Amino acid sequence: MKLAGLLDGRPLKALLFDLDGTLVDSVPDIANALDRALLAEGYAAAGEERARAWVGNGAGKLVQRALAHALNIAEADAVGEPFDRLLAAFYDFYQQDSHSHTRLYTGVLEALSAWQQAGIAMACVTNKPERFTHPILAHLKLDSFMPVVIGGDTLPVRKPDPAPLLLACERLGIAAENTVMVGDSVNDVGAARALGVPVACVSYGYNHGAPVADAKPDLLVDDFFDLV
Ligand SMILES: O=C(O)COP(=O)(O)O
Ligand SMILES: [Mg+2]
Repeated sequence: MKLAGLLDGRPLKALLFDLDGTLVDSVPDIANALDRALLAEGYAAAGEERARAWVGNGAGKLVQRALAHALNIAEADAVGEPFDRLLAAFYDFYQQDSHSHTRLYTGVLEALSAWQQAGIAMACVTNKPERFTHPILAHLKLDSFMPVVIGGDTLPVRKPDPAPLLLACERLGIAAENTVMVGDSVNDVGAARALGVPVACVSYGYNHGAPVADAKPDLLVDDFFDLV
């Protein structure tokens, strides 16, 4: 198996998966909720392509980037009451519809089934808040593969901090040295590097508009099933 080859002879026991841009194309629903929030707050809609480049560092950063764009100010200055209001509106709209246009990427179910049959443990480590993550996993029938879910608000820190990956390993009961991270962005590569675990990336996901090859993952594939 390709992923096991990244472990220098150690057995592969668990896989840690990013969600947005890796397992699921979630941007249509994220962009829809963001645009509804922007309009409700009196700003212009941003559209799906911009949202795609803003996803990856959690809902707070997404909204901060959208507000900075709407007001034509620096991201660091998009704070205070306008930010709080836009974030609350985004949460409301995303809560109302977080998955009706969110779909699995090709080959994901087949690959997860193959790993499950091979006895590999699996966890989801996403920067998306947990309360939005569970319904998406359940709706797309991914929850039966992944008993452990770490969200962007499970800990005070998110990827690229390694702590969410380490917590996933602890909850799975598997040493980090027997795991591989699978993601789509520089945040996944950064978190994996910081923990010292190998990282494979899919090229089709979201990486702030840049090729994820620039982040130098250990393995890069164009289709999810190529990982099997
Ligand atoms: O919610 C985000 O910003 C991205 O989530 P991800 O970590 O699953 O890509
Ligand atoms: Mg991602």
